[in-house]
Amino acid sequence: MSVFVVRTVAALRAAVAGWKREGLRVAVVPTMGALHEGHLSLVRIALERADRVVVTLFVNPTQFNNTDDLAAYPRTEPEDLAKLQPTGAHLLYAPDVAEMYPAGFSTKVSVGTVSEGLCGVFRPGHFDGVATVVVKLFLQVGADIACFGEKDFQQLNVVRRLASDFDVPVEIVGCPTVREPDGLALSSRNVRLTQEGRRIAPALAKVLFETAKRLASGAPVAQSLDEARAAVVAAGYSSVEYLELRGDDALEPLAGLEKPARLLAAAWLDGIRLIDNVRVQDPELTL
Ligand SMILES: Nc1ncnc2c1ncn2[C@@H]1O[C@H](COP(=O)(O)OP(=O)(O)OP(=O)(O)O)[C@@H](O)[C@H]1O
Ligand SMILES: CC(C)(CO)[C@@H](O)C(=O)[O-]
Ligand code: BAL
Repeated sequence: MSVFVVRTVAALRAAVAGWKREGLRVAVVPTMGALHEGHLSLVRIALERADRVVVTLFVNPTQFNNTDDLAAYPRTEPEDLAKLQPTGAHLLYAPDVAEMYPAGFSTKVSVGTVSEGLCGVFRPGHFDGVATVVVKLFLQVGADIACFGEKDFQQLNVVRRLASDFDVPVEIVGCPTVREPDGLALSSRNVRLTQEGRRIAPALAKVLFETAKRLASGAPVAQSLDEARAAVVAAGYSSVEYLELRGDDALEPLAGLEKPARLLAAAWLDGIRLIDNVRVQDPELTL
């Protein structure tokens, strides 16, 4: 069966209503396109947990705090559709900007606390844009479950918070980060790296995993984080926006390993902002 493409809320709702009448369980996988194996892994997890899978493709302008980043964001719908065909996904919902934000649109959803700090500091307004579009997608699709990647760990936490706060009847499923063999987390922005940048890029994951192991074996936190930031720059990144230790549940700042923790970082390479994170107590990767 081929993936059916819809571009309007009305067509989307008609398709989902038909499935619901048959008692089928529906999953949604929100994306901004330029699909890679990370996205496809979310689709596979969705297919394991639901009877019908809707993939959404919308490059959401309201979450880009940087107009150059929005302009440079890859748009590859025909290739995305070709990649989705063999997965068994059922529907691609690809609205245009006017369908999502018609004239007069003026509501904004803002999730407190968990949106603050980390990416929230460096991408002002970003999580308001994400929360607003994700609420819209939840209400438009009406899915039973929604899959989000741990690669965007703060976003996953923002989405969990808003689904809970707004009593959205959707189960949020966090899915593991898919990596290149050298450890680099797959990201749509990786295609913009130069050859030299691509060689340097895995250093971020490598430093995070090494630091996680050192912390887990008792190394001092503040010093280890300072050394980690320096190591990312020494590897060739132009700067580190943040590299922090946070609680694994609520992303609260942690001074030590008194509870499950996560290391999260954002750093710049080739004018591209890359993010990554690892669990501290049981980092799953050996590089
Ligand atoms: N490497 C990955 N492993 C698992 N999930 C991922 C990965 N990369 C992205 N995702 C998830 O796919 C969904 C859509 O993300 P998005 O379309 O922004 O892709 P992206 O690769 O994160 O792009 P970018 O980071 O350049 O914005 C999000 O839930 C995101 O967490
Ligand atoms: C969740 C999302 C699709 C909202 O635009 C986006 O932030 C993304 O691709 O991670
Ligand atoms: N991957 C999260 C979407 C963004 O970077 O804007």
